[in-house]
Amino acid sequence: MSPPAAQPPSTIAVIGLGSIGGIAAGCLLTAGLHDLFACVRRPLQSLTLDRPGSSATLPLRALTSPDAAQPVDWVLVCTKTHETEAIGPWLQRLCGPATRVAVLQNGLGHAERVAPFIGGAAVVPAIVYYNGERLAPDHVRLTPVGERDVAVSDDATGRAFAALFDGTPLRVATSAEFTTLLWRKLLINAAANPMTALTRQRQAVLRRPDIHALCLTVLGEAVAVGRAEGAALAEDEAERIMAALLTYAPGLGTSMYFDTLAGRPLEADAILGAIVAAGERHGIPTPCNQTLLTLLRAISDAAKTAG
Ligand SMILES: NC(=O)C1=CN([C@@H]2O[C@H](COP(=O)(O)OP(=O)(O)OC[C@H]3O[C@@H](n4cnc5c(N)ncnc54)[C@H](OP(=O)(O)O)[C@@H]3O)[C@@H](O)[C@H]2O)C=CC1
Ligand SMILES: CC(C)(CO)C(=O)C(=O)O
Repeated sequence: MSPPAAQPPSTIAVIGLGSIGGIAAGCLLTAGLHDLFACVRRPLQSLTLDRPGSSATLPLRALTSPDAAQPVDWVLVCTKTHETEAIGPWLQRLCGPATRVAVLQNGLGHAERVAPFIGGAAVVPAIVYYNGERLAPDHVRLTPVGERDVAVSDDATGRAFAALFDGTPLRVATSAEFTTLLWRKLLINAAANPMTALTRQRQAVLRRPDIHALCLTVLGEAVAVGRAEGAALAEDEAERIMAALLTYAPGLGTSMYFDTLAGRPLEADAILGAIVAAGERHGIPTPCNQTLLTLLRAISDAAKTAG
């Protein structure tokens, strides 16, 4: 971990204190270098962050109404993609001309999703690699996966976002190959998320030969689409993605698995829908991705109706 950089404290608002937002907030609070609050639907006084080898309960400032919010230096958007519109009132209150908005979500089009709500604020799309599990509304568990926890573009706002996490347990890397990384992460999600959600099993299910073979078919289609979108994906990218997934502990869940168990809407369109839509733009068939999308949409729509 690098030593804290000499930087003035920033004001940071975290919207969406679930698995990913809870961990980002918990890591920033652990370092204690910035002035952070969470934007939540139910009041919370503290946040417990478990990470390998430690657990800490940290005092937390939380606002429950956008009316109480003022413009801040940084907003971290950590809701599900389909919840972005619902947090519009928070974004409108928190964003001023100097605010920067980091979007920590899966899928593509991070900047386009928040654009209607943030005026002229700059956006930092962020790829999240760490695995998060919410154990209770005020308790999250971080499991690091791979050599970095978050990746952002190697530009001025990307570097400023990375600097916010200097001195925290989260490893934020900048990359000049952001489109390729974005697609590689989408590929990870296209395999892991539907399989765990549809089978209602944690990532151990990816070790079954039949599921592994199905993942390779889904990924083969998606790799062709990603290349057409400008990602520099290898000939054996599908196999590489599966090899990477098999390094994850079998007991880890996925965000879509937890949403399925909880009867919540799913990020089906953000993940498989993004691949199918890009395939249509390029005239590349994606029948397996389309099949998974149809099944997941049916589950997701039923959850919306029930909720
Ligand atoms: N979990 C993981 O391991 C990973 C997830 N991701 C991605 O990160 C993003 C976030 O996922 P994750 O953290 O798992 O999701 P969670 O469902 O755990 O958390 C979402 C949070 O958003 C909050 N929220 C939703 N709507 C509102 C609202 N209107 N106002 C205030 N808060 C709101 C929810 O609050 P409430 O508690 O009130 O429902 C919840 O705390 C997703 O795009 C996911 O795909 C990426 C990498 C790994
Ligand atoms: C990488 C993975 C599958 C879990 O960390 C994820 O991004 C998710 O759960 O959405």
